Amino acid sequence: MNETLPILLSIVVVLAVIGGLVPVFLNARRNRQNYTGPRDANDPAPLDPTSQGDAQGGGTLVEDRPETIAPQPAILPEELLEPLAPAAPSLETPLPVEGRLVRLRARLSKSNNALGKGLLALLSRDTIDEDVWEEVEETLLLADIGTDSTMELVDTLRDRVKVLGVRSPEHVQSMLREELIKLVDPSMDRTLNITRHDDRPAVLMVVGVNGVGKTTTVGKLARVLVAEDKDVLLGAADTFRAAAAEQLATWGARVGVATVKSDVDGADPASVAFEAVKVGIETEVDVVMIDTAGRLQNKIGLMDELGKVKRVIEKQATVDEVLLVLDATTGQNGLTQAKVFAEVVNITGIVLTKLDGTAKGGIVVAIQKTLGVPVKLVGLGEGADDLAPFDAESFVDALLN
Ligand SMILES: Nc1nc2c(ncn2[C@@H]2O[C@H](COP(=O)(O)OP(=O)(O)OP(=O)(O)O)[C@@H](O)[C@H]2O)c(=O)[nH]1
Repeated sequence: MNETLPILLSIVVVLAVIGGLVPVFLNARRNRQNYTGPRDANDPAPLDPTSQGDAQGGGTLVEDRPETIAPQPAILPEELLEPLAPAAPSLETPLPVEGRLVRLRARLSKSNNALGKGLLALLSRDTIDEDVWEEVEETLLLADIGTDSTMELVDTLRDRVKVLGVRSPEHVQSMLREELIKLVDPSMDRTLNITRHDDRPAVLMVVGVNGVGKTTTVGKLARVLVAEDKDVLLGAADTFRAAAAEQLATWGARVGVATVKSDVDGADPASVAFEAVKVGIETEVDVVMIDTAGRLQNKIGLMDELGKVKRVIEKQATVDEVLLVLDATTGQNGLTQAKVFAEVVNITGIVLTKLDGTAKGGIVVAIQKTLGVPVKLVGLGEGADDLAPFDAESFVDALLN
């Protein structure tokens, strides 16, 4: 017993020492998994991928681990690349210009029911008393025909109804048709001045405030001219809105028409216009069409910009047509803009856009009367061929049918 006691005691001491050291050892191993600094790409990953340390010091979230092997780009043989290149877009064939206003009539009559059909209904009533005449007046004013033209028309209709006596719907319709056509004035010359001169192209400038549809109109008009077999060149002198030049070039490209544009945002519009006319002369096109920005901050600024564009064009050619684009949905506001532009440039024709979205077709009458300039084209939708040459009779027919 005396001999075994020291042996037992030494075994107990050794076990106690080992027992005390195990937690210390284990702790030390755990600490080796924790990092005091942030991880970098060379740090080893934690052993257990499910154990996620804290952001500052601990292990890294598995999804945060940087890719150690970058994906290798596929190397395609030369001959395989060729068919992957986008195919050149095929050229579009614009719809014929003939009869466009008739084709687009539904758009017009739908939004202008209030004017044409409303008047017809009122004037076909059995008795037309003062209340009815007031409603006629109101309908005309609401359609933006303007006060003077409204009074004029109501007076004429009153006289004719008195003389007419018994009124059949057919009589009323033909009377109204006649009077509205007179008001829209079929005697105005609505042809576009775009005949090529002996040694140079005709030049057409499009002006108007932003958003009225100038760029779209130039694009649609290019299609009209292409449909009429004319050689056209576009000039992107709307350098104010960065995307306008691209938008114009896209319109042109669809029908094989080139666009001259600057590759610098905010370039001088006059120099783009000059360059476009120069290229137009060199390439012997029939028509050069210049899209402008014409921001209406103030009259002086506008006058400076458009005046300069025109002057610069006139160093090489004449400006044969200046089309003012007006948004039909803006009503009286459009008239105010029109007056300002008319003071700044010599407008030769009006393009009335967005007539598909308004019941205020009477604005045609008001604008012509205010400016003494004919509406030459109307926009009747966002489609590429939704631009029609204006014609008084077809227009009034569309309002009444
Ligand atoms: N419904 C309808 N929308 C039209 C018509 N004409 C143009 N638009 C739309 O009007 C918007 C403005 O047209 P843009 O041609 O960019 O106008 P812009 O006058 O050139 O504008 P800025 O370049 O900012 O000066 C576009 O969404 C066109 O699709 C039209 O006759 N009817």
